[in-house]
Amino acid sequence: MPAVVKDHLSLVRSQQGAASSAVSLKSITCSFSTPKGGTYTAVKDICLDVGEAEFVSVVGPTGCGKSTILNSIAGLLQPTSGTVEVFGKPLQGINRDAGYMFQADALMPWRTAYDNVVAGLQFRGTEPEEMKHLGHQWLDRVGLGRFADRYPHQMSGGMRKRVAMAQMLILNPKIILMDEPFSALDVQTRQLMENELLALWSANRRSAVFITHDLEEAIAMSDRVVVLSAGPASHIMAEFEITLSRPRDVAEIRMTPEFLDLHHQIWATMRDEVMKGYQQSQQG
Ligand SMILES: Nc1ncnc2c1ncn2[C@@H]1O[C@H](COP(=O)(O)OP(=O)(O)OP(=O)(O)O)[C@@H](O)[C@H]1O
Repeated sequence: MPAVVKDHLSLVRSQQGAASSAVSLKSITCSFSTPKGGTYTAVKDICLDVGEAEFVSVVGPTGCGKSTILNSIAGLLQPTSGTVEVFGKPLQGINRDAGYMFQADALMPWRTAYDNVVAGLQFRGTEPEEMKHLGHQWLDRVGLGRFADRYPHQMSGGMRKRVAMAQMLILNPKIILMDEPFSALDVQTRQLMENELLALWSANRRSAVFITHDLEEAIAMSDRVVVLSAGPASHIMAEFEITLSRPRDVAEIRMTPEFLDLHHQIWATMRDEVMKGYQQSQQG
């Protein structure tokens, strides 16, 4: 029976010690100015530790602040209060230990698959021979060895995601941040991509924070699922340890009784908040 709840997890993590955290959110609150001159608090007092090599998904109702949390970890957004620590040090500016993958394609349309994959290495000034070697190695790893010369508009949505994945992983980031990276894909392609991401992640386990509104995807991918409440002032309602064995096939694992049991438990926690978030989004 999968174990739930934050108290248990907090205990486990405090026993592990702070040194094992790749990311540590220490009571962060993020507020924004509203057009009418007021303030909107998106998330409030969020405390979250992501361990080294741990895959954590954050789920919650629409507009609850999932991207806000990810942007804080990325260093793209400075919390109004609280601290983001990366490997035990307060984050200042952009998180250089992290690689990102977002919902929207971030590929450069004027660059081929190969040139997109090596873009980060180029900016870093990597030696041309090494860059060529790594670029082709990563294209092969994501199954695009034969498509190095294709431009983004000549590729399918799944192929573009593979390029984006290689573009992120070629830089060997210690932390992987993903904001609904596969949500624009059809169901079959999405499951293929989820399996590919898990295979790549398993080969070289990094800390991963994965934002999704899809609970099934969160459970299938993660070691832990964090559930946010509806906003404003969204907070962590519960955390669930996902004890499903790895390696996982995301399509097959959904059929197992353990998965269904977890889904049932987490959805029971989320359901009312999702309805709240939906009603708020309807009110504008
Ligand atoms: N820069 C900003 N200025 C003002 N309000 C913002 C800003 N960024 C986010 N918000 C507000 O903060 C809240 C949380 O937004 P966020 O994008 O983090 O939610 P989310 O859970 O990722 O949403 P979704 O599920 O729809 O992707 C929303 O109400 C949003 O309108």
